[in-house]
Amino acid sequence: MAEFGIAAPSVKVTGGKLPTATGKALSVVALRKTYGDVVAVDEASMEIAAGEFVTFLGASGSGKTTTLMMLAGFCEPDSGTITVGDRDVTKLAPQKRNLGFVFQQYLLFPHMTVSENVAFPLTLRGVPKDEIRRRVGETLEIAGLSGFGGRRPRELSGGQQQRVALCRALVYRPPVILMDEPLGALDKKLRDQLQVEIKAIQQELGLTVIYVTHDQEEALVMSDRIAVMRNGLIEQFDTPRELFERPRTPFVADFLGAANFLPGRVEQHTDEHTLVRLDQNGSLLTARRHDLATGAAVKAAVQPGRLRACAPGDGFCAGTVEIATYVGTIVRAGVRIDGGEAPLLRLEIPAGRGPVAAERVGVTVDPGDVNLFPTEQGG
Ligand SMILES: Nc1ncnc2c1ncn2[C@@H]1O[C@H](COP(=O)(O)OP(=O)(O)OP(=O)(O)O)[C@@H](O)[C@H]1O
Repeated sequence: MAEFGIAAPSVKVTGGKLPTATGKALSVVALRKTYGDVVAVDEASMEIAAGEFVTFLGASGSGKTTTLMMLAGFCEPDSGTITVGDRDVTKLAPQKRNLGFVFQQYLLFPHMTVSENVAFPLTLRGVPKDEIRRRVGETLEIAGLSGFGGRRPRELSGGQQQRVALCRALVYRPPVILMDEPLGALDKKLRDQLQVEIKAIQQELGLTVIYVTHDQEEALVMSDRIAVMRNGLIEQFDTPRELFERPRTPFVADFLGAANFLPGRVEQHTDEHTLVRLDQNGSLLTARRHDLATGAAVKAAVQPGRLRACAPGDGFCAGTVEIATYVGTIVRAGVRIDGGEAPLLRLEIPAGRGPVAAERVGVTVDPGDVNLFPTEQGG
């Protein structure tokens, strides 16, 4: 952090927890928005608890921003309701919803100092001057910006400006803070650093945050729960672990973990497992037990990090390593499986244990890491 000339945020709060740090913070029922023929958001429903960090994750055009803008009040839904705490805010103007916002563009007032920018929401609300000074000082300290209060935004780096924008949203302790790709304009190193800082501040203050990003890693690092969006629909709303380990659709498996998909048919069930005969080479893959009919056509999804290389003959299949690329802590390997023309099987193996190009390997996986989807389930 020294390179940005500021101290690490101390994340100490003297102002106490937020007023609604327990119970339900926000709920949405059947929220829908269309633009002509385009269904931007399709019957989105969710309940968010106070103190939760929830992320809307999806590709460009999936409806993340439209959903957030409806929550904020900048975009009117066609139908559905939005409740903040116990208050129906669906028809209220943005300023009446009492929500905090942080956008990708920092939207700071250039002619005001950092302190004046942060003070602005309190000034608007007629908070007494002494109280403003105290709360601005405290908030700047939380964000590691003490000593920067007298500067103008143009005298700050991008990361510092985004911290000021965060302070301005934090300072009046709104029950929910909405963030739309707040780190999108920053370089990767700074983004990684601010992800951790924002998460630390959110946890320390018990903030409820709704965050939009298209970056899977960012969503996994920061969120208590993630709503994976696709074509205006919430495909799955779950914890990062559930999304990763128990994706409900092939799309979620692919979007979060870049899964390998192996087509086959359900051969038989045991008490704990489902055995799949792979189309590729007739080998048997053991998955955790799934409720699927014997003979059903399926796709087995396995994340590259859950596959392991073993001696040829020991795994569920064998093949030849075609590519092995060292990327820091892991080796990414592409294995050409024997028999048939299937795409390369992608493995991610801790560096040091990784196979080398042209090596013959077996491939193995724990049954618990194999998810099966009926073939007709798109993705
Ligand atoms: N003002 C608008 N007029 C017409 N169509 C719109 C408008 N705003 C959004 N859309 C359409 O609604 C859909 C959802 O857009 P939205 O901006 O919510 O997606 P997003 O997931 O936030 O994408 P991005 O990551 O690119 O911001 C898209 O098909 C988009 O083209």
